[in-house]
Amino acid sequence: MQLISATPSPYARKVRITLAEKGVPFELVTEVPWNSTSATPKYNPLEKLPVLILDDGSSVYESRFILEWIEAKYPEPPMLPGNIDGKLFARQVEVVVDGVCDACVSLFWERHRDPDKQSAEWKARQMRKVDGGLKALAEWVGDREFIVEDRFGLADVATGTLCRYLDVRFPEHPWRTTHPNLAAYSDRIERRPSFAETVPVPQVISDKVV
Ligand SMILES: N[C@@H](CCC(=O)N[C@@H](CS(=O)(=O)O)C(=O)NCC(=O)O)C(=O)O
Repeated sequence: MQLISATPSPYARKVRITLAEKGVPFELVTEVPWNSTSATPKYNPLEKLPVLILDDGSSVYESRFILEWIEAKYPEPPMLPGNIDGKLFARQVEVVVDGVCDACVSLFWERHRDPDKQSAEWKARQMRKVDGGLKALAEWVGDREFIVEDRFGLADVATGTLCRYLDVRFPEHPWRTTHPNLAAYSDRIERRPSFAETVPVPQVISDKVV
C-alpha cells in the first residue's frame, strides 16, 4: 500500500499517524500536489492528497474517508470509542479541525496573490474560521490528556496535527498565547512516536498556483 503525502500536509499527517498507531506498513510517496509533476490527479479526480493507493491499484482519498476506511479494515487498536456518542463527538472534532485546515489553505493561497488582488474581506472571513475553530478545540481539550473519554484517538490525531500545522504554516499566529492549554496539549502529544516520526516541514512549490 502507498500513501501520497506532502511534507506540511495536516490531512496527510492524520493518515500517517493513524497507520503508525495501528502498525500498518505502507510506502510513503512525498509530493507537491500543486506542481504539474504530481501523480495525485491520476489517483484522485479532485487532485488532492492524501491518497491511499491499494495493492490492486485502486485508490482511497479524502482524509476523513481514508481514516474511516483504515478504521474499518484495521480496527485494532481502535481510534474511536465503543459508544456511538463518543464516536460522533470524535468525528465532530475532526470536522472542526479539517475546517480550520481548509481555512488555512484558503488563506495561504490568498496571501500568494499580488497584494492588490488580495481580498481583505476573504482573508478576514478565513481567519474568523481559524480563530473560531481553535476556540472550540481549546474548550474541548480543556486540561485533558486526551479529548474523548480520556483515551488517545481520532480527535487527538486531528487536533494535534492541526496545532503543529499552524506552527509551520502560520508561525505568526498567536494561538499558543490565546490558548495555552492547547499549546501544552500539542507539546505533550508531539512526544508520541507516531507524531515524532511525522513532524511537518514546509515544502518548495515551484509552479504558479494562483
Ligand atoms: N479535504 C481534503 C483536503 C486535502 C488537501 O487540501 N490537500 C492539499 C495538500 S495540503 O494542503 O494538505 O498540503 C492538496 O492536495 N491540494 C491540491 C489541490 O487542492 O488541488 C482532505 O481532507 O484530504
